[in-house]
Amino acid sequence: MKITKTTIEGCLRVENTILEDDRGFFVETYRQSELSAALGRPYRFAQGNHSRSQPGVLRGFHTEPWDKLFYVASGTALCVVADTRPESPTFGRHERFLLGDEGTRDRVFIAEGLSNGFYTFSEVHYINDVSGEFTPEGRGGVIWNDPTLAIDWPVADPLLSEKDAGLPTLAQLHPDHSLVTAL
Ligand SMILES: Cc1cn([C@H]2C[C@H](O)[C@@H](COP(=O)(O)OP(=O)(O)O[C@H]3O[C@@H](C)C(=O)[C@@H](O)[C@H]3O)O2)c(=O)[nH]c1=O
Repeated sequence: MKITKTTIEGCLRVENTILEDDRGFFVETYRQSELSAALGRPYRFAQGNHSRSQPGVLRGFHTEPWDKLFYVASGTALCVVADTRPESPTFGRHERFLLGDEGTRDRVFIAEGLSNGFYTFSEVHYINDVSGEFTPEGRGGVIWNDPTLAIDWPVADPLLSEKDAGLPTLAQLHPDHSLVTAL
């Protein structure tokens, strides 16, 4: 297991060794002790989540008050992490991860306050362990095609939830930030 930093503080890639044999494969997707060591703090999960999406779905961007460790167990998804923390030196930056059957079996860790979303190229089973139990309060997000983030998504017309279609832009959330006023 190799845990590497990305260009966004608080976003880590967890690379895992795939052990294949005639039956298929086996992979450890994380070890809590190794994640804690990489983070420099004890880490515990509070809730496990699993969603299934049909092809062409986009879920996100979601900004939530808990850390997340996500994984694509089946199918292929383009997962994007965006730094939407206004006080962050990398505010506005994003990282892309192609996860699943046509991508990697990596997991991605994101700290509370970062935003993430994913687009599905096929039916996708998405597994996400989080550090806090769900409450709707404190959940937020940013519109998937935000002009400041300028993500190069594979399509212009993904299937969105009503909630995600109504998310605000970064400029609406942080109108005085120098990055959004520069646009
Ligand atoms: C996230 C969550 C949702 N729900 C409920 C709320 C709603 O009725 C239903 C579907 O919720 P959503 O539409 O927000 O689900 P979804 O769009 O799949 O939200 C997820 O998106 C991806 C990108 C993530 O990384 C996750 O952390 C989570 O934010 O499930 C829970 O009961 N517990 C939970 O932990």
